[in-house]
Amino acid sequence: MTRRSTASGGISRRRLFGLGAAGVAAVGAGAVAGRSFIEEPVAHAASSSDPVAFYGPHQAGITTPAQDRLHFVAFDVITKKKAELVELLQEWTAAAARMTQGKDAGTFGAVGGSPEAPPDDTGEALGLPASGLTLTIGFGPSLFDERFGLADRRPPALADLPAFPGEDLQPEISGGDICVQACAHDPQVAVHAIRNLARIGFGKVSVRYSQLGFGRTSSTSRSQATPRNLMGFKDGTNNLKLEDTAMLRDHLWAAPGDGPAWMDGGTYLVTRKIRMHIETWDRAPLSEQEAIFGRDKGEGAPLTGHKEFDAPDFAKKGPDGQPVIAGDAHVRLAHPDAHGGARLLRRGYNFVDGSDGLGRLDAGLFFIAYQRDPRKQFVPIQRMLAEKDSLNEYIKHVSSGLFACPPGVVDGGDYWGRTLFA
Ligand SMILES: C=CC1=C(C)c2cc3[nH]c(cc4nc(cc5[nH]c(cc1n2)c(C)c5CCC(=O)O)C(CCC(=O)O)=C4C)c(C)c3C=C
Ligand SMILES: [Fe+2]
Repeated sequence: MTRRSTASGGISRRRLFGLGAAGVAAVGAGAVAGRSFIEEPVAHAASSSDPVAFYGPHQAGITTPAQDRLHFVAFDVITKKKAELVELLQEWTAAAARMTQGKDAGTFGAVGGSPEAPPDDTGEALGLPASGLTLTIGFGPSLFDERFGLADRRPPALADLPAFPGEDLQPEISGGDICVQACAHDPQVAVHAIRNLARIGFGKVSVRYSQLGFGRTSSTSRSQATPRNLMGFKDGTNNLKLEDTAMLRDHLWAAPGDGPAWMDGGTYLVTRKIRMHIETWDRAPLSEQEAIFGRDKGEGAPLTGHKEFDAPDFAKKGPDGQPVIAGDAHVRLAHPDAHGGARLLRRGYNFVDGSDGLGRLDAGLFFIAYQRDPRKQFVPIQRMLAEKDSLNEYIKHVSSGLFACPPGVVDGGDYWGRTLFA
């Protein structure tokens, strides 16, 4: 299933909904455009080259089993005209619907248009399959300033994050009016998607910062093995997962009554670029590394258990009378038991951005977490981690982002952010 330009620009039903041919036959032609069909999309690719459904009640790229690669971008909106911003969101949505199904960004494509005009696709993904590409949009607090008359539509849950002890945030790689998270199994496909959105947005938005990531550091489905972060530990063991339907309802999706209705079915995204002092970490003894996380490095089991998914026993004491999982261990401090049951859906990626000129790799974790209300989830968890976590000796938070991710695009007449702007 490779991308090519089509004269009509039409997307086949099979591709549009991420269904195999058998799936289309099973639901029947009459159901294709119906809302009941849209509410139950087959949202997840069967193989790493397949497309993921773009349309649905929630945006893809959140509970979608985490793909291997990330290209995250934050844009500043530079147009002052609301109508131009809405038009851009409509153009972006059409391009996103196409690219996520393995098509060129525009209807003429990289090589199908007039030789006298710039192509409506940049071309570097020609011949590549959809590769599980998902594109997920979010709106930052700054979009709700005086420019577009949106101040009274800002959700209370999109309250600015407080300052946390020890962070060293760089403004030029923090914030942003709009973010787009592109995840795919092929980095060229993820980069192609972001590049084309930036191209389409020329004169209306400008790239504030972007971040590449690899080796997803979280599993977001029980069908996935837990990957490892650059400290060598399994990351994502006790994560909210696609299969946890009731917990996703309670901890992930904004519900009617939570805030403004335009966010119903949406969620809130917190990003943190966290630099790791990996050279120092690599000189720490294994026992110290394991004590810091409260899990063993090989299996990923809690220090009180044997297998990865054993529940940690925070009350258990060792022969020395001390807790086996230390009071300042990462998993103790981040565990829902320490926060009245609060959970996050973590979806981070490793990064290595070259070296820092001081003989060290510029490496770490681009932390990504989705949640129903950051004031009740990310903020209290991070406050406790920032104050007490023994991991702090080896990490530094250098960037921060907060975004309201609207509900999904339901069909071809809908667009990213319609519920906010309509
Ligand atoms: C504020 C939220 C969190 C930040 C920031 C964070 C940074 C961070 N985490 C790791 C590595 C691991 N984290 C693990 C578990 C874990 N982490 C958070 C939250 C934040 N982490 C939560 C909510 C949890 C789950 C705790 C639990 O319920 O047990 C683990 C253990 C394996 C797992 O369950 O995922 C690791 C390993 C790094 C390296 C890091 C910053 C660089
Ligand atoms: Fe963590």
